[in-house]
Amino acid sequence: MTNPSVNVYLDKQEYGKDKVRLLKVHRDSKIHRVDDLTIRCLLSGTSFTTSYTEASNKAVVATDSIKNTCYILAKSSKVVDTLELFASELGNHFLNTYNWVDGAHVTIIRHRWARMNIDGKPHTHSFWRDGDETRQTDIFIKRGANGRRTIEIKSAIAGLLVLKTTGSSFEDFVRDEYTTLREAKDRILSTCVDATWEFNVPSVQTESLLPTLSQIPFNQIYDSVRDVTCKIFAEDESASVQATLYKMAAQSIANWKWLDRVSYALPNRHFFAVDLSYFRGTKNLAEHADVYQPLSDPSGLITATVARAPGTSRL
Ligand SMILES: O=c1[nH]c(=O)c2[nH]c(=O)[nH]c2[nH]1
Repeated sequence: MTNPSVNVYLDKQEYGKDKVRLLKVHRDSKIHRVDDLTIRCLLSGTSFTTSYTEASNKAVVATDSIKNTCYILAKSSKVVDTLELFASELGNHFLNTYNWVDGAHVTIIRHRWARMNIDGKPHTHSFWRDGDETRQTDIFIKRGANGRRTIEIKSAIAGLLVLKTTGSSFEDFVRDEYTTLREAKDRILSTCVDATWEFNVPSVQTESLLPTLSQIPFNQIYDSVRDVTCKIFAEDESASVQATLYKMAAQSIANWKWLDRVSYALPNRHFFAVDLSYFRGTKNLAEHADVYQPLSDPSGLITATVARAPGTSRL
């Protein structure tokens, strides 16, 4: 039971529909395309306070209606294939339609469907799931002063699993009585990349929000961050996950004036060479290693956000 003599207040709230599943098929040419999405759409605003504190549903747009809106806008939208634009269109719709909604928070996850190659040719309408990696976006749109809209947009790659068999070392770290790890001149490096990039978007008049956003090449930026991540992972002579992460993030900020902050979370999925010396003195350590044991737990976890220094140019 709550104690009515304790003074409390509603500090923050957001509500809406989560896990709205949707497949949009683009049949605008003979070569069909698909967007397989999971959407979360949450609304906020002071008008919703009484739904929590006084059991009044007068302001509540049913989460069922929020779900329906996702399907209706997916039908009419021309930008479902650009997650950031579709999420902004959805969020903006709730602010335009219900003048008591102060903020809309939309998260979209896109699941992979790669085109099949049949007899060496890309098939027009058949796809396969080429991994669990997803592309994601998270936008928060709110009313600003004087009919303006402010929007925060973050996009991400989640679950990109990568591995390299050389070009990674880890040496010269602290050695004390807690240390058992050997120095490694050459080791397996494997991680499951989570990368997030934050867009720098000016606050704009309500009617110019979507035109302003459509100037940002969101899909190209996604492709580019993914390419940079893979290229640096593959080509860097890695001294540590930390050093490689920093190069990846810095490169994407240098590549795109729209990006101010890039974050990575990189688990270090360990592969340890198996000591086979018990069997006829078999050599499988250090430079002799080619049989490894992947360790599912524990993993290292290296995280960082790299930001554009204030005042630096955006080429
Ligand atoms: O790249 C690495 N960074 C670390 O901080 C670390 N710690 C560890 O045990 N192995 C590694 N590898």
